[in-house]
Amino acid sequence: MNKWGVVVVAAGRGSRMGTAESKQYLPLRGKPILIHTLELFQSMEEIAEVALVVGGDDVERCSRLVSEHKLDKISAVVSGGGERQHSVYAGIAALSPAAEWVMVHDGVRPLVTPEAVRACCAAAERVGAAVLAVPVKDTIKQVDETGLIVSTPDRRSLWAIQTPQAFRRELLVAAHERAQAEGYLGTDDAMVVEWTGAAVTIAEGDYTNIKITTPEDLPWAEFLLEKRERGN
Ligand SMILES: Nc1ccn([C@@H]2O[C@H](COP(=O)(O)OP(=O)(O)OP(=O)(O)O)[C@@H](O)[C@H]2O)c(=O)n1
Ligand SMILES: C[C@](O)(CO)[C@H](O)COP(=O)(O)O
Repeated sequence: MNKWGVVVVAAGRGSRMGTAESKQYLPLRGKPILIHTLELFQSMEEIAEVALVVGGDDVERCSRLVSEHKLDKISAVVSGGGERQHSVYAGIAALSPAAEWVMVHDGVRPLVTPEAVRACCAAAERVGAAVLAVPVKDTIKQVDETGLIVSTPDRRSLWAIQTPQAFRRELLVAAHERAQAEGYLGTDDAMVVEWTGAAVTIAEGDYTNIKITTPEDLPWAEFLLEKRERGN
């Protein structure tokens, strides 16, 4: 496997969490959520460097957190933009030119495993672009603005998409640059790359790689982390 650069995006406000403190700094098992996420990449031999993207007002305190937690793979702490996509772009630009393969990961997905990260990278090295994903468990309906069901897509073709999302750097940069020039906004990086017509594959991940989004995610994440710390 190649050596990888990682962009961890953590510049969101966490409005759906509804806390005064942005959700990435809330504690889980005594440590900020974001630190759990960063420690995972710090521990992996395949990861050469990490660019951390945070809110403009948080650059200083995050730089301090990085030193306190001895996260020496973090090569840059930069401020993000108004949309996740802008934050990702700032992070890619902060990675050293040596990083030919890059992953983008949400700072608020602290439960991803090294095995899942490796599976995603291996798939990207085959195809050029890959994302972690899990098959959806519910039946999904498309509903119109009046609440009427329009269609029920075949569940066998539906996957819930996670991060990391892994790419050959030049492919991701070209897609982001074109999206920026044409005003296209996607909700994930795969969407930006798909929009250019390039192929993106999936690597099957784990249901436990949750994105901490709303208050009910916190006890679930706490439980999963505790279970891991106990070794099961
Ligand atoms: N302008 C933004 C928006 C989001 N993110 C990051 O992208 C990840 C996934 O986004 P989400 O869970 O939607 O986070 P928020 O935007 O913070 O949440 P909300 O939509 O509830 O405000 C998070 O790690 C978040 O910090 C970012 O770096 N820059
Ligand atoms: C990138 C992502 O986490 C994949 O599931 C997701 O699309 C982020 O979306 P959000 O709108 O920022 O929650």
